[in-house]
Order: sequence, then C-alpha cells, then structure tokens
Amino acid sequence: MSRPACPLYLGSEEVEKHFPSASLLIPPLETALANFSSGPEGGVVQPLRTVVPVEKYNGFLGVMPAYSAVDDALTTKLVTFYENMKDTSVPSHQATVFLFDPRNGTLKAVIDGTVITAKRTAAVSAIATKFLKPAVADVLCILGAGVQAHSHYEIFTELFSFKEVKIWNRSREKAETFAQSVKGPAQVCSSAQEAVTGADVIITVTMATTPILFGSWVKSGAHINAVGASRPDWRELDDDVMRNSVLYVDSREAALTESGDVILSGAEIFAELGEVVKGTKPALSEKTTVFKSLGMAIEDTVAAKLVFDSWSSSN
Ligand SMILES: NC(=O)C1=CN([C@@H]2O[C@H](COP(=O)(O)OP(=O)(O)OC[C@H]3O[C@@H](n4cnc5c(N)ncnc54)[C@H](O)[C@@H]3O)[C@@H](O)[C@H]2O)C=CC1
Ligand SMILES: O=C([O-])C1=[NH+]CCC1
Repeated sequence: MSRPACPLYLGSEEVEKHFPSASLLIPPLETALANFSSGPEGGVVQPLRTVVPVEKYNGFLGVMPAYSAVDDALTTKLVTFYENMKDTSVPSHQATVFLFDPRNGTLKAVIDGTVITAKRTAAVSAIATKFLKPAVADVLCILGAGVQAHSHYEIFTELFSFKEVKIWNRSREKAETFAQSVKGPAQVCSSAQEAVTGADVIITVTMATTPILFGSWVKSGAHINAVGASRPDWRELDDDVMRNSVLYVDSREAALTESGDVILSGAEIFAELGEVVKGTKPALSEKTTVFKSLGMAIEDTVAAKLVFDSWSSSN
C-alpha cells in the first residue's frame, strides 16, 4: 500500500490568483443553495457547525464540514473569530479549508480559507440582493468597514448600478480609510442612522453584539443583508426591523440555533434563500426584506473546489 502524496498547500496569494472574479462564484453558489434547500435529494450533507468558545480570549473556533454529491466535493473549514481583538496584526476571522478526495478520504489540499470566506459570503449576499432588492435600488449602505465590507463593496459595485454608496463604521477613521481604498465612490457618514436613511439596500457587516440597525430608520421596501451577529446572544438588528420585514435565511436550522437576531426577536422565518433560487418560495421584493446570513459550509466547498480546479488546470 503506497502512502498518499503530501497535500497541496494554497496560501492566500495563490487563492487570490486562482480565484476567478467573485461574481463567477454566483452560478455554483446558487446551485449549492438550491441543493441545500432540497433536503436529501439535493445531495448536500452539511451538519450544523460546531462552535468552540475560547472564553478566556473572547474567541471562537468553528468546524464546518460538508459534502456535495453534485460537485463530488468533500471539505471541512476551520474558522476562528475573535471579538475585541487587541492584536490587530491578524484579521478577526481566519480560516483554512481542507479538501478531501471523496473516493478514498485522502486529503488533497489545504487551502487558505480567509479569502474564500470573504468572497463567498459577499457573493451569497449578492444573490439574495438580486432576488430581494426593490425595483429601483439607487442607494447602497454598508455598516462596518472591515474585511466583509470590502468584499461586499467589490461584488455589489461590480454587479449592481448604485448611484450612491454610503458607509458608516464605529470608528470614523476606519470608514475614511475604507473610502480611500476602494475603487469607486463611497460617502462616509457620521452616524449609522445617516448612512441608513434613504438606502435601498443595506449591508450589516460588523462585530456588533447589540443592535446597530433600527427599524425606524429603514426605508419601506428596502432589502437588508444581515451578515454579522452569528452567535445566539449577539444582535445587529433590532426587534422592529426583524419583526416587520419578510425574513429569509441561508439555513433555517442554523438561524434557529445561532442567530441572536432571529432567536431573540422571535421573528418568523419566511424562506431559505435556496428555496427562492429554486422558485419554491417567492422573492417578495416589494416588501422590506431581511436576508440573515450565517455562512454555510457548502459555500466553502464549492468555492474551494473552484480554486482547486483552477489551480489543477493551470499546473
Ligand atoms: N454570514 C457569514 O457567512 C459570515 C459572517 N461574518 C461576520 O461578518 C462580520 C464582519 O466580519 P469581518 O468584516 O471579517 O470583520 P472585521 O473585523 O474585518 O470587521 C468588523 C467591523 O466591525 C466594526 N466593529 C467591531 N465591533 C463593533 C461594534 N461593537 N459595533 C459596531 N461595529 C463594530 C469594526 O470597526 C470593523 O469595521 C462579523 O460579524 C463576522 O462574524 C464573517 C464571515 C462570514
Ligand atoms: O461562515 C463563516 O465562516 C462564519 N460565519 C460567522 C463567522 C464565520
């Protein structure tokens, strides 16, 4: 019996190089979301992620395995995320994706997961927005100015034609740096309320643990991508916005286990995004809508496969 070859290692620069434009992730992600929401016949096996709190340091380790029969891809992502980090030399979220040969369990590649997490999360928000944004969507608002704010800005300005992008961050300095670094317009706002007022599409990408977005500020018919607050006792959105919007989620099971915004508000889930993609649930884009994103392992599986296949075809 021969020993399996050493797994390939693809670091973040390599991933960036082999990562086609984030918008190319959209078709495989739509298929994955639809398959996930089809139950066993969709061929997606994705248990609820395990999250290990590291209380002493306000950190968490998430373990996110998934298999996609359609893609014949088997991965697990390990992701750490830390609140109020004193050490600013490393990102608050760091991840690695392990890609296995599903035929025999051999580890084929160890792939930087930080870039994958940033790009796939933004691409999924873009899918939700494509279905749920109002017919006229001129103003985009981003609350937060970190890694996800950047990846969301990039794909949202590539795919949609907003006339204005308003940004707010807890520290204004970071919002200013964000506005200077992006390739396009971004208007820095002095308060979250100022940024949200008049926005047609709102993205919340902060590490907040109490609400930063209030229903009374939100324009009727707006679409909100709620990306942060991934713990059962964390919030980004207040009860008003949660209870008075049509609520879409990536995974019902995850939302009812992990999302403080869903659990603590008692808001009723209308549909999974995958059900909208499949056409079994409507996209009520004329209403105020919230897409509560928690992040799914299957998104990492299809993104890692894309990177690996691209690397394989060029080597
Ligand atoms: N749904 C999903 O698939 C994923 C969600 N996330 C979540 O998205 C959010 C943003 O992630 P990253 O951009 O990677 O983080 P980051 O650390 O790069 O940026 C976080 C931003 O939030 C701001 N912030 C920190 N504490 C705050 C507070 N208490 N109130 C208001 N703003 C605060 C910071 O100034 C910073 O601009 C996090 O909550 C993260 O857990 C991250 C990855 C995937
Ligand atoms: O899907 C993901 O990787 C994460 N969701 C919240 C923190 C990390």
